[in-house]
Amino acid sequence: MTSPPQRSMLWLMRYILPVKWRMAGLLALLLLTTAMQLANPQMVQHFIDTAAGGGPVSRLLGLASAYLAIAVCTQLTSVAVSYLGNDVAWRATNQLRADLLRHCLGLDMRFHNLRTPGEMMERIDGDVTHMSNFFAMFIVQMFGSAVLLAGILGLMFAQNVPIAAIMTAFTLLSLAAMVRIRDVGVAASQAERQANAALFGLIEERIAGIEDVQTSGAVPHVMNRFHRAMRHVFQTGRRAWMMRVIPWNVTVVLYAMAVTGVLMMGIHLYLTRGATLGTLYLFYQYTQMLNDPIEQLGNQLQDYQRAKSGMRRSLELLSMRSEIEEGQRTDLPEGPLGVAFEHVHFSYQPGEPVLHDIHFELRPGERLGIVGRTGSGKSSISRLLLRLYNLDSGVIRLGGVDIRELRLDTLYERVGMVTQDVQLFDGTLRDNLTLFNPGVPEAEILAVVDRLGLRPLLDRLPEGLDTRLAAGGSSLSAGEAQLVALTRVFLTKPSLVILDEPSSRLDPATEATLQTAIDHLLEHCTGIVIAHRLSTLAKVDKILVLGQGRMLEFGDRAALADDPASHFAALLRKDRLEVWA
Ligand SMILES: Nc1ncnc2c1ncn2[C@@H]1O[C@H](COP(=O)(O)OP(=O)(O)OP(=O)(O)O)[C@@H](O)[C@H]1O
Repeated sequence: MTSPPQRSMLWLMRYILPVKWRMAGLLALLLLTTAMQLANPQMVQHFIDTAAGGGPVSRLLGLASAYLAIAVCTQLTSVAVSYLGNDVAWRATNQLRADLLRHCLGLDMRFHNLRTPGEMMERIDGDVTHMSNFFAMFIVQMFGSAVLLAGILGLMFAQNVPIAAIMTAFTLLSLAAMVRIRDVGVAASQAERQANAALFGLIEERIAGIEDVQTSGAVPHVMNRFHRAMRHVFQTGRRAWMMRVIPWNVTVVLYAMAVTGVLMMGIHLYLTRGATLGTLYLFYQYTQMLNDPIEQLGNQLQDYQRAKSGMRRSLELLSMRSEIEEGQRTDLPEGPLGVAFEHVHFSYQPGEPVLHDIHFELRPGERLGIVGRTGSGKSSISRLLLRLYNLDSGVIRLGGVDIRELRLDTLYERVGMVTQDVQLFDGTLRDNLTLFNPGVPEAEILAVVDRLGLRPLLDRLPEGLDTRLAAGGSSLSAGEAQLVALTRVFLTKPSLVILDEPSSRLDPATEATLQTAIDHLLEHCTGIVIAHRLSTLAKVDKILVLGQGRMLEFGDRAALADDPASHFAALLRKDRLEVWA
């Protein structure tokens, strides 16, 4: 089996390969910069020695001009390196962000129930941002720094072997120390990222529930939790930083020792006429320059640790598999679809069953009303039909096909659902009705809008279908949002529609409008209506009564209503608000 670090590097190549030519360009620019950096001290050396030896002014001017030209070009290529580096980083990491988001969107509800949106944001964006510099610069900088180091040492050997030997020993010692202790901060950085993710999760969750937080006076409690999370971020961040700077500190100490040695030897050589003033300057300058690539390597290693912790977390996320395994079939019958539950058992948590032996059948085009007390399992039935969770046992068939054998996009194309929590997106009314599908003709949208009673809303909006809805749809009433959701589902021409208590929060007048819309929507498809209010179920064909996850009753609505001994008849007799509130 491949060990985790190797796997990380192999996996990383997938994102680096598409930008390989840009990286090659980056490398070429970096080598050019390195060559110019190495050339400039030589200009100064010649300048000093020419000046000290009383050389001609014209030569001095030539050397000064060359120095200036090289310095300007070095700066320009450095800017180009920085630009290209960021470009490469963006391209590579955006692909990774997209992969992570796509992967998370495909994970099952059990995964999402355990994580806050804030935590997910941190994992999809925050962790990847920490990898971006690594992506752009690591390989290129490591190579560039190695070339610069080799160049400096080579030129020093050409000038003076003992001094070059000292600097080589120092360089090798620094590099060996760094390689030995490079991983010292990875675990601490990982803990830091996790603490950050938890903090974002907390902020997101509390802001999403701002109404409840304010009205229940929970602000002090929220602040208390926030401070505790912040303290954790601070503590883990401080520890991670301290661990990460260890390799860097080690090289700083070694460097100070090397500079002292070189200066002492250089002065001795100068005094014994073993070197000119220009050569002394050259030694000093190259010793100074040596620090840059070593520091660069140190920084890259620090970054490598941070990137590695981000990489591990991203890999861990990408290795999570959805419990929902997709089938291959796409061959559902045309038109309304029949639904069959065959001895279905289901639990969210192992050992805590929520649905027991659910067994019923709906013919194509029939409408089923599901009633039952709060928590009896009504919504769970709709979640199972849409494959948000796997069954413990039993089979659900749609149009005669086991839904586990279907491709998920086929299932979602043919089944539409409206719940009481309508999700509106940041966009125009048209975007929200068509779910950003520009291919839906305007005439078709307007026809459905008229049919489902959304016209008054449309007439009120200043730019009609192209009016931008406030984020989250806060500019719409609950009833209007429900109508938008119904219209959206209608436009997809579903073969089965599930309505999960769509009118439970509406006043009687709005409910009547919505009821008409629902009747239109269910004209051409099979329908499952989950309802607290029995009035919503006036036009259904079948009734399923649930109690604590068990089927108490299933049958024709009319027959059950006429049978005084049935649960449904008993419910009809009782005051609906008292019974179902
Ligand atoms: N994500 C979940 N994780 C664990 N248990 C859950 C989850 N969702 C629901 N439950 C539990 O499953 C049971 C059935 O829930 P379900 O939402 O299906 O009931 P319901 O009849 O639709 O309720 P309501 O009328 O309040 O919408 C309840 O006991 C509930 O606490």
